Order: sequence, then structure tokens, then C-alpha cells
Amino acid sequence: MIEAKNLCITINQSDILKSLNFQVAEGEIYALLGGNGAGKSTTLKTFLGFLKPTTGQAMINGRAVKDDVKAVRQHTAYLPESATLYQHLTARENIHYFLSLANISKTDSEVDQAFDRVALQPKARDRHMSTYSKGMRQKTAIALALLREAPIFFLDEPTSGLDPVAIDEFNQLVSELAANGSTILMVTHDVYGACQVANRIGLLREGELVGEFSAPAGQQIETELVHTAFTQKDMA
Ligand SMILES: Nc1ncnc2c1ncn2[C@@H]1O[C@H](COP(=O)(O)OP(=O)(O)OP(=O)(O)O)[C@@H](O)[C@H]1O
Repeated sequence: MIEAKNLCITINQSDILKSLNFQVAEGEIYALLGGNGAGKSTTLKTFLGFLKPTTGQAMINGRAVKDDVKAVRQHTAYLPESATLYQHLTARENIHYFLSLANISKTDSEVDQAFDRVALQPKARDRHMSTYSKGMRQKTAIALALLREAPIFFLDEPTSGLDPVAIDEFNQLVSELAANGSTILMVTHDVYGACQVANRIGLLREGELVGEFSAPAGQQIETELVHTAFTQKDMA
């Protein structure tokens, strides 16, 4: 579903991603874990079609992203660290607006079903987004993705700034999405958050994947691997 194949990104003669290889299967939650500057955002930007690989490929459903960015975007949902929805519109108005941009029409009752799935309180649905917490904004963004029937999710630091209850709710929602067949790539520097929700974790250091392991929910990540991932080469 999602695949990095010898993916290299070089910017101004600096190698940002160095022959990255990983795969995320349908129904899987993969966390790309790394410190500041490891290359997490660069990886996401490449899969979103904002950056072209210098060499190698970022593939979605067997197709190179750079060859058909528009088609790929139709099948993907991107949740940036702060969901970019209109503050002066209600959650429901945002949903209808963004669906109309994609030429999708849904009834209010269908929108409510999506809000039910993400557990957005009924009384909040017709309130301006400016009154929303980050957790509520994320729920709205996921409801939108569900209505767009996007099967692939890219999540950027999804739990940063969320309180523990909102983190639990978010993790549960993401797990449900995966259980229903969605494919999820998240980037984060939150080791324990990644362990709680991901099926597999890739450790990224200075643009290189230095470790990859299965992480059933709640499993503790090996301390040594974390140390490796978060320590710069010249400091190790
Ligand atoms: N346009 C650019 N020009 C030059 N260097 C860049 C550019 N974009 C990213 N980099 C460099 O690439 C490296 C990886 O950056 P990236 O933003 O992907 O890291 P990150 O893992 O997302 O970090 P953070 O957790 O701090 O957001 C950094 O050293 C960064 O300075």
C-alpha cells in the first residue's frame, strides 16, 4: 500500500533521506520515529507529492506518487500537526465545504454518522471551529477523511498537545481505522505514543532507517534502539 523504495532526497547537496526502504501494508499502523531533523517531515512531504525523490520512489498502491500526484491525493488523508480547517465555520460547514471541493455530496445525516464514528459530541457539531480543542479538530479532520473514503492516512505528530484522555481516544480511533482496513503512516518523536498505537515502528536517524520492529500495543521499545535513534552519529 505505502512503500519507500531506495528513497533518496538530496537538497542543496545535503542528503536528507538516504535510501529509505519500508512498507506499510493495508490495515497496518506504521510509526516512523526519530529525533528533530531525522527526516520525518521530509518523508511525509515526499509521499504527499510536495517533494520529488532525487532517486528511488515513494509509492502508493504500486504507483509512484510523483507520476500522478492528483490521483494519489484522492486516496489519501493528511492530518498535519494542526488540522487546517476554517475557524469561522462550524465543523459541519467545514465538512460540507471540503467535500464540495472534492465534488462529493453528503447529507447531514451521513455527516452525523461520520461524527458519531469519531465520537464528536453532537452539541459541538454546529459550533465554530474556533471554539474547538486540538482533539476535536482532529476528530473533524478524520470524519472528513471517512466521508471522502480515503483509505490511506498520513499523520504528523498526531498526539502532540493532546491530554491523556484525548490521546487514548485518538489511539482508539486510529486503531479502529486500521481494523477497518485503513493504512496509516504516522511520524512522531513520541516513543511511548508510537508504542501504544503502532503495529510496527521504524527508527529514523539522520535520514537512515536504523531499526525496524513490531510493536504490539503497549510494548516497551528497547532502550538501546531509542538511544540509537535519538543520538546524532557524531555524538554516539
Ligand atoms: N528545504 C530544505 N533545505 C535544506 N535543508 C532542509 C530542507 N528541508 C529539510 N531540511 C533538512 O533536512 C533535515 C530533515 O528535516 P525534517 O524536517 O524532515 O526533519 P524532522 O524529522 O521532521 O524534524 P522535526 O522533528 O524537528 O520536525 C534537517 O536537517 C533539515 O534541516
